[in-house]
Parts: sequence; structure tokens; C-alpha cells
Amino acid sequence: MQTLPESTAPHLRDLLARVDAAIVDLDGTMVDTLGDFAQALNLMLADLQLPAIAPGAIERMVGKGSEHLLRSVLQEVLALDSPGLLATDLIANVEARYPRAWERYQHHYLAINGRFAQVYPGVREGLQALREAGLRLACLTNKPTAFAVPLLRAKGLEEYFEQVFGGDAFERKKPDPLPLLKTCEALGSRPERTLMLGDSSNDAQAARAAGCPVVLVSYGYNHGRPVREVPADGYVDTLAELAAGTRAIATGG
Ligand SMILES: O=C(O)COP(=O)(O)O
Ligand SMILES: [Mg+2]
Repeated sequence: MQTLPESTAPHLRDLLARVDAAIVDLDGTMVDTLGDFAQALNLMLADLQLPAIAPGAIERMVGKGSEHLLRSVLQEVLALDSPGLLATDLIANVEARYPRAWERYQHHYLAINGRFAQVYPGVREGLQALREAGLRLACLTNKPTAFAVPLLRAKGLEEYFEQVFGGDAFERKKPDPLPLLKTCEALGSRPERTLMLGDSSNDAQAARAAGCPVVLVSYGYNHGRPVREVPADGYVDTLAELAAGTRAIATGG
């Protein structure tokens, strides 16, 4: 049997024994989508005759949905393009370009969705083990549902989930607890018996406020901050560690 790191094994096993369902984040948790973001954003910026943005800068801006990402990118490139611009003028400039930026971004993202993105190691094994352990699974992401569903399908991950909800599925996005509470409702599972698996403070804050236990992966995007700074019930280096946890429960280990 695969062994878990000493510090997390018993803790993770106990946590998994107390849940009936799991809600899994998408960007930075299941799929490394930075390449897709960079590609679609830079094609959009070229359409608007604006300079390109580096993938390193994009990583810090991911996590609060596409609208927030687009505004952050426009703000960064317009500020670099016209140094000395007043903050109010910068915001007005961003808003003036936003409708066309959104239209071009959507067009490019849907055209390349998944082509520059990779499933992280251990994801399939972890999801498979959770399903085999009888957990009901939902994917809850801040990216639009119209981006999330084809991405999961393209990566062969759709089959693991009973429900898929994007950032536009509910009135508010993570870190608000509302999408988690609604997802628990859709799964028919109580928040305290529903594990949130995510990569950022958005996931952890939403889970805490909803009353869900939360485990964070160490490899995703957390606004450029180390994920272990974020209070959580556990941290894993791959979702395969969950497979080891469910096996430990099954064998009484
Ligand atoms: O699109 C985003 O901002 C991030 O999406 P996530 O909730 O799947 O991490
Ligand atoms: Mg994420």
C-alpha cells in the first residue's frame, strides 16, 4: 500500500472518514490552465492593439473569475503603456475597453480551451479513489461554466462529477460561501460532511464560511502567496494522497 507522509496520513484519513461528498476546484487544483489563460489573454490584447503580458504576472491574478482577471490584466498593461496616468483615468480606461476585451477573450478562450493546459499528476487517481470510496463529487470553479464544462470534457475529467458549477452559476463567487452552500444542496450533502478541495485562499475562505472542511493542494495558484499561509484542515502535494487515505480507511490502516 502507498504510504502517506507521516504528518498528514492519520489526519487525512480521519477527515475522509467524516465526509460523504467532495467539491473540487478546477484551475490550479485539477488543471494547470496558465498556458490557456496566457494564450487567450495575449490574443485578446493583440486584438486591442495592446502589449502582451507575461504568464508570471497572470498567475497572481487568477482565482477570482474571468471578469476580475480581465480587469486586472487591462489595468496592468494600460498602466505600463501610459505611466503617470491618474488612478481614476486608468480605471475609466479599463472600463472603456472592457466590453470588447471580454468579447475577444471569450472568443479566443473557447477556441483554444484546454490546448495549452495540463491535468496535474495524481488528479485522476485521487478522483477515482474518492468515487470508489462512495463520495459524491461536484466541480465548483470561478471560471465561467461555458469554459469549465468543455475543459473537463477535453481532459477526460467530466465523468467523475455529478454536478459542474461555474462562477456564473450563482449570484456570488468564491470566496463567498454561497456557491459552496448551493453545491452542497445540489449534492444532497451537509456542509460539515462535504470536503472542499482547492488551491487558494478563495476556496479556503468560502469553505470556512460555509462550514465545510477544506484541504488545499500545494502546487496551484494562490495569488503569488505560499498556500500553507492559508488556514486549512490539511495540505497535499498531489490528489493521489487522497487515494492513499481512502485505502487506509478501507483496510482499517
Ligand atoms: O477562473 C478563475 O479565476 C479560477 O477558477 P478556479 O475557481 O477554478 O480556481
Ligand atoms: Mg483554483
